[in-house]
Formats: sequence, structure tokens, C-alpha cells
Amino acid sequence: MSKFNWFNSLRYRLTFFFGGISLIFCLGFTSYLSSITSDKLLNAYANQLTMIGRSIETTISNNIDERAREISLLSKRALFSGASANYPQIRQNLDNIKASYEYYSWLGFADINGVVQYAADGTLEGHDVSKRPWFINGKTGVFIGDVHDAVLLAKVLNIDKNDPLRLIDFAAPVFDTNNNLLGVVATHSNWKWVNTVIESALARSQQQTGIDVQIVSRDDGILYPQASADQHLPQDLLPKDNSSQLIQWPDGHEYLTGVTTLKSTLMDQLGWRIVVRIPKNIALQEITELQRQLLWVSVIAVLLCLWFVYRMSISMSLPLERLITVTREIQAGKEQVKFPKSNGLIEISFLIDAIQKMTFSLLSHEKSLMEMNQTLENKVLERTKELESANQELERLSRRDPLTDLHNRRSAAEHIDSEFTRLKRFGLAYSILMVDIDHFKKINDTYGHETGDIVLVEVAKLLAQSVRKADLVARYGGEEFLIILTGTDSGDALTLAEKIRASINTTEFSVVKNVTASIGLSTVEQADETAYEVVRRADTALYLAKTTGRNKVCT
Ligand SMILES: Nc1nc2c(ncn2[C@@H]2O[C@H](COP(=O)(O)OP(=O)(O)OP(=O)(O)O)[C@@H](O)[C@H]2O)c(=O)[nH]1
Repeated sequence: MSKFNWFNSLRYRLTFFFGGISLIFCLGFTSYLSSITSDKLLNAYANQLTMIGRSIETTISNNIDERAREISLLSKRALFSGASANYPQIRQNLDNIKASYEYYSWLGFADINGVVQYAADGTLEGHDVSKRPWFINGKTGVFIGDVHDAVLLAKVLNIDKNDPLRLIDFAAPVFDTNNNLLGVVATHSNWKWVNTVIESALARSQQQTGIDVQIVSRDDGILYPQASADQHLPQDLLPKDNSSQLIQWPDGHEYLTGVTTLKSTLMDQLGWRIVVRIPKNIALQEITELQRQLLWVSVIAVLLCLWFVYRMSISMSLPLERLITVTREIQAGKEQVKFPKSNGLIEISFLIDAIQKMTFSLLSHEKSLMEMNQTLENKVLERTKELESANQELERLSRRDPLTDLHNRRSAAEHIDSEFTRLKRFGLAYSILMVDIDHFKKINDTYGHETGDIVLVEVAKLLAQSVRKADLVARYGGEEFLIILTGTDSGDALTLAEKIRASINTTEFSVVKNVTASIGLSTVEQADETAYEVVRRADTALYLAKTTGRNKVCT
């Protein structure tokens, strides 16, 4: 079996594949969501900055228009000419107007020569203002001047140096009834009113944290806040058009910066811009938080996806893994196995069913084969036994005489060889008797061949009964028998031979009644060179017995 590799496992490959897809999808989706929400949030911030800028711009322009209208109306009143014009009345009017608006620092009228004739609270009366821009420009029409530090007033009003007085001038020409220029009426409005405007604008904004506002003049000079009044912004820092952008400021930080140009029918000449900005990190704080939350959601989503995919992979691979275990158990020879249940997938169900059926079929075939094999083995064993028995019988028959069931000549010869070997090795003596029925031909001739056979059988039986078990009786020829007497010397052999002869002689045979036999006896000698010398001597002795009267034993 190949070495186990995690990645080659169905379970882990499915998990990695689908987990990877869900990871890529979640990250992509989160990134896309983060991108569009970031853009939307940034746009929302930009819109908010624009709205704050516009709100301030509207308030400031309305306020300035109001001041300009007020000075214009004052210039058109017949206050400074005609029969009713007198100092107390003019002073009273100017005092009332100044008191009506808290940010009026100065309100007065300079004659055509630039000498202040009337002023609220009498401030600067008699001073020459002919060189002041408001006087010069105010002679030709309604004039609104840029914000500037107070020059004359600062001296007169004893202003704190740490909180310098900054003013915006409004001036308008005064004509008599014949339209001749009488002088210029003007007011210096305290620039601090812009603080109020900006604070109320920021207060209206729900997101004033981190937002700051600057008012910048046409030449990039900072008009507001007061603390940066003498500073200038770098050229081209601010975008030309009214828009919001991420801009790097001179302090090295990036700010989302919204610019709104002050627009007013009376104010086009000023070119002021309201700059509302918020540090990038604060503007992006919510975006960063949103991205963090989205990241968490995506991490949880990916983990859930991975868990789900892993569980799904297990449910797909588990039946297969159990199927592998079962097939291994079958391979190991276990017969009682439990096949796994399907997880509901048709393919897995079919596979389990197919393997189950195939296994049962194979096991059934194997069982039949084993039974057949066993039967064959039994038959072979039986046949082998029969064969062995037949062989033994054949072997026995090959050594037996079929008529008398005595050992045959071949068996006798083997026994003689064996005895001769024992003689030579251990010196064990033995004797040979050659027994031959007398006149057997006559028996055949007289009683028939069958009767002759009966005589042969009866003599054989008698011979077999006459010797010990260790001795061997064989039919050596037609009516001739050979007896090997193991461990028997010539004396004992002679006794036994005589006993046999007498026994044949006295036995009453079934048909023939009387039968005699002649016996030749010889005992082996150490000097014998071959096993058959003793046989030959016995045969010679038999011949002697035959020729000397028969029914006798000769040695
Ligand atoms: N019935 C029968 N006769 C046999 C068998 N074998 C040999 N004979 C017969 O035995 C006879 C032997 O005769 P002979 O050799 O002349 O011997 P004999 O007649 O016994 O004479 P002596 O040995 O001299 O006494 C022959 O006639 C054989 O045919 C046998 O198996 N059965």
C-alpha cells in the first residue's frame, strides 16, 4: 500500500479545495464591501464637511450682507445733511445703531476731507482717516474691506496685546440732496463675530470632534482662527474648485479638506474661502472600525465555512473509509463484517451495495471452493488409502503363492538373502528344509488336477502350522515346499523335519487320504560363500531322500 499522504486523502482534499474557495470568496467579498463602504463613508464625511462649509459660508455672507446693507441704508438716510442734522441727534443715532449689534467696534462719519465728524461714543472724532482704504474706497460705493488689525482704534480703545482687535470694514458714500458727496459713513465690525458663526455651525454638526475651520483670504492668508492670523497657506494647497479632498497639510498630516468659496452679490471682491477639515485618521476611524468588524465577520464566516466543508467532507469520506476497513477485515479472513451505512449519496450507496454483494458472492464462491477442495482432499486421501491397501495387497500377492497362500519362490529367495546377511554380520545360523510330496503325479493322474491342488493346499496348511512364527514356509515349485528355520541349528532342524514328515504321513487328507513327503535338510555354514549353497545342499539331500525310498528326511 502506498504511503499515507494527507493531501491525497479525500477528506482533506475536499476541505482544502472548498475551504480555499470560501476563503477567497469571503476575503474578496469583504474587500469589495469594505471598499464600497469606505468610499461611501468618505463621501459622507466629504458631504458633511461641504455642508458645514456651506452653512458657515451662508451665515457669514448673510451677516456681511446685512452689515453692508445696514451701512448702505445709513448712508442713504438724511442724517448727516439738511436742517435736522445736528451733532447730538447724529451721535444719538450712531450710538443706538452701534448698541444694536454687539460686534460693532466703531461707527462713524468722515467728511469729504477724511476727518471723522461723528462717531458712536465720540471715538476717533476729529481723526484724519483720509488714507484708510475704507475711506478711499467708500467714496465711490459700498465697500467691504478685508479683515485687518485695528490701527487707530487699538490706540484709542486700549486693546489687550494678547487679544488684538481685528476688524472688517463696511463703508458707503453719503450724498446730499443734490447728489454731492458729503463724506463716508463706515463701521468697523469686530472679527470675533465669526467665532460665534463657526461655533454655532459646528454645534449644529453632529460630528464636530476633530473638525476645524479656517477662513482663508484670496491671497491664502489665514483670516480665521485668530491664533494663525499672520500666517499664509502654501500656494496651491487648496483645491481651486469647491470640493473635498484628502490633502497633506504643512504640519505633515493628511486631512480630509472641504473648501467652500464665499459667494455673495456684495462680496465677490473678497474671494474668501471657508476651509473645513478633519484629520484623516479621525475621518477614517469609523471606516477602520467598519473594516475591522467586516474582517471579524469574514474570519467567522470562513471558519464556519471551513467547519461546514470539513463536516461535509467527513460525511462523504467516512463511509468510504469504513468500507476500506471492512474490505481489509475481509482480506484478513474475518467472515462476520459489518458494512457501513450510506450517507445518503446515491453513488456511495451503490458502491457499498456493489462491494457488499461482490464480497458475499466471492465468500460464497470461496466457501464452495473450500468445500470442493475438502471433498477432493478426502477423496484423494481415500483413494490413496485404497491405493496403499491395493499396493500392500499387490506387494503381499507378489510374495504369495495364489494357491496355498504361502510365500512364493521370490519371497523365499529374499528371505534367504536376508538370513545370509544376518549370518555374515551376527553369526546367526539357520536351516533349510526342502519338502517334496511323493508321487504327486500319480495323485493328479488318479484323482484329477483339482484334487492335486487340494492336496497341495492341505500340505501347505500343515507345514505352516508345524513351524514358529519367525520361520518361513514357501511353495518353491510345483509340489515342492521350502522351509527356512531361523536361528535353528542342524539338530533342531532334523527333529522338526522328522516331525513334519511324520505329521504328513499320519494325516488323513480329504480325498487322497494318505500322502507322504520326502525332506532334504541343510544347515547354513560360515564357510558358505553364497546364500544358495545351503539351498543347493538341501536340494541334494532331497534328491537323496527321493532316491533312497522316499517318505524320509536326508541331510
Ligand atoms: N495338481 C497339481 N499338480 C501339479 C502342480 N504342480 C506340479 N504338478 C504335478 O506334479 C507332478 C510331479 O511329478 P514328478 O516330478 O514326476 O514327481 P512325482 O510324481 O511326485 O514323483 P516323485 O517326486 O519322484 O515321487 C507333475 O505331474 C506335475 O504336473 C500343481 O500345482 N497342481
